[in-house]
Amino acid sequence: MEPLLLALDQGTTSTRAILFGPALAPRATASQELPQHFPAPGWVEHEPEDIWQGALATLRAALAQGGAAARDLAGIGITNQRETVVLWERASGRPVHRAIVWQDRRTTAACAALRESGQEALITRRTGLLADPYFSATKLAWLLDHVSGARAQAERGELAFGTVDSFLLWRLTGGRVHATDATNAARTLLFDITRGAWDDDLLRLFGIPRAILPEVRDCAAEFGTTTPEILGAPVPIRGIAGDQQAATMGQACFAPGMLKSTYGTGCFALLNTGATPVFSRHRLLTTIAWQLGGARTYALEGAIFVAGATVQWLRDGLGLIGTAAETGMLAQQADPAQAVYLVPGFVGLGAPWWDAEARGAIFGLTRNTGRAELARAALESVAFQTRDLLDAMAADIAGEVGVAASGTGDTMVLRVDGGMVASDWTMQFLADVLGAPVDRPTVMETTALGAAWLAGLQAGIFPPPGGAGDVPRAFGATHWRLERRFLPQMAREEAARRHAGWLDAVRRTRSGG
Ligand SMILES: Nc1ncnc2c1ncn2[C@@H]1O[C@H](COP(=O)(O)OP(=O)(O)O)[C@@H](O)[C@H]1O
Ligand SMILES: O=P(O)(O)OC[C@H](O)CO
Repeated sequence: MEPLLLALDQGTTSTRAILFGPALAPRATASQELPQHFPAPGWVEHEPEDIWQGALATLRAALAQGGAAARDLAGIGITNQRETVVLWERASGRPVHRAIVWQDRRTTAACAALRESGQEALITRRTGLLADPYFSATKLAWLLDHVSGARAQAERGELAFGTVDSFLLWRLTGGRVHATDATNAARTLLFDITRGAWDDDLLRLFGIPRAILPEVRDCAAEFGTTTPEILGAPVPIRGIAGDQQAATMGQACFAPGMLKSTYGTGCFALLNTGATPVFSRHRLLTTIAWQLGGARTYALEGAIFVAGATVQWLRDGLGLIGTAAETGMLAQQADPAQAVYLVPGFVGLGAPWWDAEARGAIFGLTRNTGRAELARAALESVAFQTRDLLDAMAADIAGEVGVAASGTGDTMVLRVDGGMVASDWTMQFLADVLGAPVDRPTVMETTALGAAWLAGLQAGIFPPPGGAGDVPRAFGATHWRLERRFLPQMAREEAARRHAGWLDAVRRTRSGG
């Protein structure tokens, strides 16, 4: 029997484990909600013990549901919410504080101070990122400064820092392995993405002792084995990647110019830019897409903090809808004569605006505006935000050798996944606003698929990539299947007019506007 692969996807709102059979066919899925903690406005925390218990429970449940045992597994792949910070005691394995989540804005002032003192240029040059509270370093510095005794303990080498993957790896291996992969390291603000190493200048800038950092490995590597009591026998952990990077692999975006966008709570679009990093001139992020055999592939990333969360707000905050799926039906019924724009700046605006102080706004209300127009505006906001990201990407790659617009001919094709792409109406409007095809695949668990693929690659189940051109043949051609392509139907002038209305709404929403 061909060995099985187990993927652990530790996300912001849930933890999922998926067992994959031969040819990466999903065989069993287990999932558990992750409780959220909001101790102050703008603060978001997770209990590390909840993360750990959720991982244990779902790994065990997926294996049992699939009628499999530890000995049937060729490996485990871990993929995770990125940037979230855990700090724990090496001796006891006990976290010294709750995890500070990527959405947490408590370090907004510290980031503003970095920008004002002219430090952002160094940060961007080394890490491809910006001085924004989204990333790990200022959160880690906050923990070292606010948890009693933590800084002294850290300097004595008694504490370990990790993104969620590192923390899970530490627990799964019984405290034997303190490591991460290059994609997670690339989100900390402490990692030089060109050299592929922790950066001493940045460690000094943020006041982070080197002794607490994990070792950085390839995405497909030997990360150690699980302790026997976890699944009944030791299982090798053979893949790690941040969730958006894993989705980029799961969407088989292996050639430069290929692009995917994931629509869950937020939205993350990644464009493969090949072996050389492209540093954005339009406030996008430059990040490591994957590191295999010591060679790095880079991506341009647009991160939007709120996408499907707007739909949740219509349901849970306003009570305008009973289920997320109702929004599509309402959008269809909405009055075409009303131009209502909803700018979902609930936690500020992400790429390409990076305005932490902005707050949400709705424009164009009349006495005829009802829930249908609001539902349509919520769905449209996701497409307009994507258009802003893709416009910035197109401008960044114009003239870059080897990063032509992807897919077929000169047209940019967007591969989509995440809970929100179930909405046909939204996907059609997305194609209309982008003026580009939108491809929805058959397997929607692209994040877990990417993690399983990494573990299978390391286990030797899949042929190793012998060069950039071999990877798509080894995976994309065999494991990615189109479920439906949405083609643009709206006249280009109409799409341009609506997008201009959106940009005006964003301008009026921004804190300096
Ligand atoms: N049919 C639908 N139409 C519009 N939005 C939807 C639909 N189904 C799910 N969603 C939205 O998708 C999101 C869930 O996607 P998911 O990928 O599970 O998110 P996450 O992994 O970030 O928790 C929710 O915000 C929900 O409102
Ligand atoms: O957990 P998700 O799917 O919402 O993804 C979170 C991202 O990794 C944050 O950068």
